[in-house]
Amino acid sequence: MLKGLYGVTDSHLLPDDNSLLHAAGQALHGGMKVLQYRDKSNDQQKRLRQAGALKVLCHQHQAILIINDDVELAAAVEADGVHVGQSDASVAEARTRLGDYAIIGVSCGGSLELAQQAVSAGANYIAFGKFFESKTKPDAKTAELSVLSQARQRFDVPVVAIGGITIDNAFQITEAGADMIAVVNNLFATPDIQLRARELSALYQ
Ligand SMILES: Cc1ncc(COP(=O)(O)OP(=O)(O)O)c(N)n1
Ligand SMILES: Cc1ncsc1CCOP(=O)(O)O
Repeated sequence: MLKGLYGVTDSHLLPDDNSLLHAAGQALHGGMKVLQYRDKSNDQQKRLRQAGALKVLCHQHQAILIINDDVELAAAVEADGVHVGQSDASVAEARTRLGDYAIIGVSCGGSLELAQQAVSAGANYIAFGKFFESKTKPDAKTAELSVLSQARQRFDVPVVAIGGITIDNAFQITEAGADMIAVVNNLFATPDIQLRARELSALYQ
């Protein structure tokens, strides 16, 4: 089962190509296994260019590139997969567009019922959170830590945790059973991204 650090980029933190590619490269050198391109802007040309460049970089490091929300962008750059929220494309739609081998992840908040629906629909991983206060998505609902151990026992796909995870609280998440920790701010807003990626990845060694 895939385990380790799942980095999520944020277009506000890493607005231009140079900062994005430099940060992603540092995190990959530090052992990040999965990178999610999360860009909330409407500039399609920029999104296509950045996602394409990230795919090349991730594959140079044997890492996986996931595109947030946008199935068409994932198809266009031949990313490894897509992450969908409850108001995005369904797992079935993403599967039809991206094919059998695509990695499809689904946000389940704090709900095992949503996780069951996602797994039954063919999701390849399920994501829960937020667990702590998050500067990136302050309005996300808070999930109970216990959902991680319950999901770990019940489902065969990787359980990903997201939301306010830092080097100081990540052990609570890994102890609760998450296979991957998804981090934006505490990874990409740190002065030494490579070191932080190594520290967070070490929780799985
Ligand atoms: C790994 C992971 N988990 C959850 C989310 C949140 O996705 P979503 O619900 O689609 O919200 P936005 O990211 O689009 O704001 C995620 N992106 N990644
Ligand atoms: C996208 C998302 N979904 C739930 S919390 C969150 C943001 C995670 O960012 P951070 O690691 O900075 O709290």
